Amino acid sequence: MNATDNDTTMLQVSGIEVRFGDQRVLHDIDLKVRAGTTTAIVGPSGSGKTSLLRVIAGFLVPEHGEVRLHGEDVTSVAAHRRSIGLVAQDGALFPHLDVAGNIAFGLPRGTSRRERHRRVTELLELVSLTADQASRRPDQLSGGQRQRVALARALARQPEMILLDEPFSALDAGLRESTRQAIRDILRITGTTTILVTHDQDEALSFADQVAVLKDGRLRQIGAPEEVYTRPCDVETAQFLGDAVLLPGALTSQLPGQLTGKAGAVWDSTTPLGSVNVELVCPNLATAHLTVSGAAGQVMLRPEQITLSDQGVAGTVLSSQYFGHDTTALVQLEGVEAPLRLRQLNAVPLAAGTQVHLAVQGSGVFYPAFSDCRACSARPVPVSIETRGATPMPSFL
Ligand SMILES: Nc1ncnc2c1ncn2[C@@H]1O[C@H](COP(=O)(O)OP(=O)(O)OP(=O)(O)O)[C@@H](O)[C@H]1O
Repeated sequence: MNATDNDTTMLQVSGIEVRFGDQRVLHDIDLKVRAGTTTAIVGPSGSGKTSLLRVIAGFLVPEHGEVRLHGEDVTSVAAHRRSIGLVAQDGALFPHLDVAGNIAFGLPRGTSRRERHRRVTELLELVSLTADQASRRPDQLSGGQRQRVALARALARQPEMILLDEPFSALDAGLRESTRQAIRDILRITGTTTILVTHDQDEALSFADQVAVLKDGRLRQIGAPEEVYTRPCDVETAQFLGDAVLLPGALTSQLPGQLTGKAGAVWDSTTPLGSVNVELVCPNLATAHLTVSGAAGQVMLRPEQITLSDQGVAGTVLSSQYFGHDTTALVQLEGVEAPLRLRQLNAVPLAAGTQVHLAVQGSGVFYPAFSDCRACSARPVPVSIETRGATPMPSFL
């Protein structure tokens, strides 16, 4: 950690490995969380999210690796000695205590009666609960209200960091969104450093400043929400974070000034929808294989990048689904095996059989068919690269 990191990094976990018996549930986990920010750890069920949260909270000591808070090694420090609050999936409120009692429970021992009253009133206000609600028991509240009480209780100790373990998953869709927004606002107002664990991609993208994608016990990608959504590091991550349109492609030319196939390089790629600007995103790509014009692979676009255009490529609508705010359609292009999905805002559904013309807006991401990515690809699949007679360009590894 350098001096600049020390100024802003609140949490740093490095090289974390966790095993349960023979099962390795986390490995090579490196994550930095800056003070005052919100990080979402998102991944499918069983990917190790809760285990990682437990390591950070101090309920689980990893086999390898270390956890640092403000630069201090706390790997073996007990949970109650770390200034970290935890909000569980169901809130874990005490059923026999009323709301005020639950919140007061979070206050340090020895807090005077007057101070308790002041803090509880302050916290009730912070989480927008009324004095009337303060005297109710948890079973007399809605799910969203219960989660706000749980947050107030966790904030009572004024922890440096709050960990949220799937706190919205028991709520129905509408309540889930409003509670999420309310809790996000509270955490912003209080400047609390937060880590949210969720399996819900939309939740992760809308809640956090930084999203960490966990798969099979490994962090595949860490970045800003728009970064991981628009430039996911591999196909699996792209599909996990939202609908992905995958088209066969081949690199044709690099744009001026682009010398290598390293991450961030922009190329043109052929696709069934015409030429598309694509980016090579994986920071771990061994570039030697990509500095060959004609390299084959897949171009990833998001459905909202596919638009109807008179000048576009012809296709036939197979089906359409109406969601109110947007409409999706599956369109079959001639010569392309899998139908592709497009998403239109505020549009009426397209009838099956309708002929449409499609074009691409913006740039895509290129995943080479040859992948020897050590960090991201669980199973590297070497395939031959079609070079189309191009001369390999020098690699600048
Ligand atoms: N105490 C334990 N003993 C043995 N195995 C465990 C234990 N806790 C978790 N596991 C296993 O570790 C793996 C990761 O579990 P974890 O709960 O961390 O995943 P998760 O991503 O939070 O899953 P979910 O979203 O379903 O809660 C799973 O295969 C789980 O069965």
